[in-house]
Amino acid sequence: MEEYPLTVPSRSAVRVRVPAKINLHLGVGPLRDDNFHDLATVFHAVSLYDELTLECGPPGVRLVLQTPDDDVPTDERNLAVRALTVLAEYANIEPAVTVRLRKGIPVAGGMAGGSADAAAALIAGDALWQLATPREKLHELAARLGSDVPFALLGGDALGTGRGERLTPLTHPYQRHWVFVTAAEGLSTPAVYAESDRIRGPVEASDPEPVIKALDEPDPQALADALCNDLQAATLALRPELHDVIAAGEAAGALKGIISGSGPTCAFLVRDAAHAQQVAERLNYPTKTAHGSVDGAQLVTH
Ligand SMILES: C[C@@](CO)(OP(=O)(O)O)[C@H](O)COP(=O)(O)OP(=O)(O)OC[C@H]1O[C@@H](n2ccc(N)nc2=O)[C@H](O)[C@@H]1O
Ligand SMILES: Nc1ncnc2c1ncn2[C@@H]1O[C@H](COP(=O)(O)OP(=O)(O)O)[C@@H](O)[C@H]1O
Repeated sequence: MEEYPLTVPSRSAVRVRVPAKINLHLGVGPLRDDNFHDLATVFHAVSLYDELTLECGPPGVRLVLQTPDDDVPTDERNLAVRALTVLAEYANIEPAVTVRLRKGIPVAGGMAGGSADAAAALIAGDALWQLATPREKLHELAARLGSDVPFALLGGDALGTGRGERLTPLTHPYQRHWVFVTAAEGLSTPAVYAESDRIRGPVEASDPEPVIKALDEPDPQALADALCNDLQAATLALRPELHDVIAAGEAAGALKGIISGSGPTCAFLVRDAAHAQQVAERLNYPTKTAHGSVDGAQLVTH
């Protein structure tokens, strides 16, 4: 009788694509004892992507950044490296892997690019090492890596509570279209939360219900009217020039402009893809266009 190996050999390479997020609603409650804030947020995954390729390599986790950027660490501070280390520990294996990372998500822009890469690394590592980790376990590891990481696994639209890691999917049939104005220099998320505490004091999170209702409306104007970000005042206090960016986007015809998460990216809701093109062309700022919602971190098979 033929003998089969007890362990399944790992795949030689895998590729994962992962989207950015914005917060259609970002309700921020008071500071908790663990130094996080309770949130009531509506996440929305948009079609700006990072791509991460994993290949078997020398012992350890090595990261090669294919889109050079001084603000993205390539050592163990990189969330993709951290995620693979955490996954390997859970699976009780010694990692030997090279990660190639191509960034399409603005860095430190309030679009959760680092979190996206952590989620992508969990999916990619799970596939490379053929672990078949249960979805709930991946979610738990994701939440350990950062508050926004579970949503990058899930994608779509979701209500986020707790510190953002407790997710309830929201389903609806409509695609939304966006123009983003990106900034050359990012903002620190903890600095924005701290500024928000200073400005707002210990207040309750604003109610996400109007955005949840508006998601079921076909007219994007209903969603535009409901968009809300409790961190926006803090971001604008730290970057007053973003007032002009939001005004310029709305003057260019966008239905509504809002700071994306902690910023400094500004997100403009528009009617459709053609309108996105028109608004982007009228703006004298660097822009990207995208639609949402889209799936979370996915293996790319071709
Ligand atoms: C603000 C949001 C909105 O979705 O994202 P960004 O816009 O920065 O991408 C998130 O809350 C960012 O989530 P994430 O970037 O994953 O945060 P973590 O790594 O978990 O925490 C970084 C720091 O942010 C602050 N933090 C984060 C989440 C939360 N609910 N309360 C907080 O106060 C804390 O100061 C924490 O030390
Ligand atoms: N894979 C990664 N991509 C981008 N930034 C990363 C990554 N890993 C760690 N970082 C660090 O996280 C910081 C926040 O980046 P990012 O997640 O893009 O922004 P935000 O928290 O605003 O959504 C960066 O300034 C960088 O120092």
